[in-house]
Amino acid sequence: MEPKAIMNPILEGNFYTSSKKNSFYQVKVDENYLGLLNTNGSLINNQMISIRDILGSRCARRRKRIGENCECHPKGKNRVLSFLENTLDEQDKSAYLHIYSYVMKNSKTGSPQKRHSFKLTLRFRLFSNYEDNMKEAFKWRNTLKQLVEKTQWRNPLLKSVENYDVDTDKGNRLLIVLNPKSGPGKSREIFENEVKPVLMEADIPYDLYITRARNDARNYIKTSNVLKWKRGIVTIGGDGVLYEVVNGIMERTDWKHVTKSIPLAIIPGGSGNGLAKSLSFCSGEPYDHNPVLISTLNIIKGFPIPVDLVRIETQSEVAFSFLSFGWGLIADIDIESERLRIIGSPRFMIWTVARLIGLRTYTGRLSFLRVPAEKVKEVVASDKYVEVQIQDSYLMEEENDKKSTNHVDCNSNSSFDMDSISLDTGCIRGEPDQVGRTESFYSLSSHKSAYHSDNASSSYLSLPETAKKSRTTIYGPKSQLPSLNKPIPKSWEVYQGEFVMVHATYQSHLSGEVYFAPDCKPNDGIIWLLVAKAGISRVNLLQFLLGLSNGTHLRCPFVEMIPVFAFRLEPLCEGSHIVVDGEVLPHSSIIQAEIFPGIVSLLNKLPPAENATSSR
Ligand SMILES: Nc1ncnc2c1ncn2[C@@H]1O[C@H](COP(=O)(O)OP(=O)(O)OP(=O)(O)O)[C@@H](O)[C@H]1O
Repeated sequence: MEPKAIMNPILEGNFYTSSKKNSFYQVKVDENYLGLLNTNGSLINNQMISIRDILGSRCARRRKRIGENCECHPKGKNRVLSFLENTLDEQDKSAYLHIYSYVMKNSKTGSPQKRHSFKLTLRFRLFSNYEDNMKEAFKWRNTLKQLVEKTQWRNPLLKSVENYDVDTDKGNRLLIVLNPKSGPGKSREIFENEVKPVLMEADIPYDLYITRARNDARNYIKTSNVLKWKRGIVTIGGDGVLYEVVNGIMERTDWKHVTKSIPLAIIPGGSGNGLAKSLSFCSGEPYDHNPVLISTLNIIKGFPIPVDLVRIETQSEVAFSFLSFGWGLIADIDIESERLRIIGSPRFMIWTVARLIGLRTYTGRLSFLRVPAEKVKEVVASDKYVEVQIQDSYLMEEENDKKSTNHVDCNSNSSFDMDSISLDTGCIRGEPDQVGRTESFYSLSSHKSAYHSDNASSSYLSLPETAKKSRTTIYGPKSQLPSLNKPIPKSWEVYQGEFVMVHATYQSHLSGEVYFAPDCKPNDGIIWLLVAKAGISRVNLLQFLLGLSNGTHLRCPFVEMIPVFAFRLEPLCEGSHIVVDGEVLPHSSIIQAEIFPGIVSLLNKLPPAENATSSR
């Protein structure tokens, strides 16, 4: 509830606005709100902006406009609205303070709320000289900055950075990993036009890494000193580029320290964007209207929340997944519709129709450990959405982890029940993509380097040697399951026969449009396993799939949603793709998956109820 007035203001004053001539506002600021009181005859409009919705502010002096006091452009003629670069208006002694916020508004009566940019410009002209007006503007800016910072997350590990410099925020930077080939190939434009301006308003320093090939992000994360990006690692692209970042972390001996100290985040630029949608959905943010803005605000205004990872093991790979595992219909649609990548998300709908016409079934055996019904009820009912506490103690654990980690060569006959597994990946990993998107983004627009940095305070990094790698060692949490060559426990249930699909997810949405597991939360510790058996009619299947996209979730014969802790899939035929977070895994005749709750943290806005109590 917004307060009607600000009783104990920290700042207050009367201001002229630059947007309306001859009108002034009374502006008051307290710990929680900036209040704008517009005196307009007898009508008083109160407008409150939550400090949580303010990104930042900037002081400026007015610049001359072309056409003003300029002989070649007499007043009233040929007036142009742009400012003359670097030409300050010496006659105007005022100082200006621009305040950037993103406020929730109803566009039309009854329509859902949306976030809108609201820029307020205050003009300080109490004093006759510019310097004193600017001093006053700076006083406001600094106070606002402190208030805004109090509402934002700051990595507690920053205090352990040697010679930490508060002013330059050394160490408190973001790493942005951008895949220029994601979805319809618009990630770079998304960054330039939609993300960068918002980061600049919030004054957030960042380094930008643009990927050059498949697995480039993975190698970069594996080999870089990622601990210097204490604010977080953000991907711009589809779920596949974050998948590379997560698995790059799991290839590090200090994976535990990194996952506990550096939050991750995602800005949608791909075709599916299931994780970005799921995160904003669980915090109640109006994502669909402007997915990129909402996800960028999640990074600036968000707190690290724990997110589950699923450890997937095949005969040749171990991978960590945050979104989904698929075999059968949906996996096939995902991969086979690649050829329509250029059209964005409609590619899935078009391919769904094609695949329904030529419906295939696959033989296999599915075994799973079901989550007891009471446990599911308890998890669904609980509001399990807590902020991750990043602890200094993890700094100590790093060394111990290094000492205790086992390395296992998959060519040896050892059991896989270990903390890490070593796999020979042949020539695929670490080499440029062999299929499809091999031509470099830079061949179109730049011949320089994969690094790019724009913010004044952001660094320019030189091009590294591409990490050469012939072996992949995967660390991460230790498997609790029997090894692939051992039988599953008797308590597991088994389905054997013909399947249309087996599709597992651990987030609510598979994509922006597909609301797959309504009861799923990012950290519920449950794999939601959708099993569609052969026998289902095309009409029923179509109705079921349409239900997923409009959130109606029809009950359908031959289709079951089973909450499980772990499962084993044995495809007894070839043909279907095995897809993890949108990435294809090589065929394997046995695949095992198990969930690890809250293993990584992702920056996300807290839902409104928590917002009220978590100010710091
Ligand atoms: N510069 C690049 N050139 C070619 N492929 C790349 C490049 N950078 C990353 N990739 C690969 O592109 C693949 C797809 O990336 P991503 O998931 O970001 O997009 P998407 O598939 O369109 O999105 P979504 O997963 O949401 O459907 C990943 O496998 C990644 O390894």
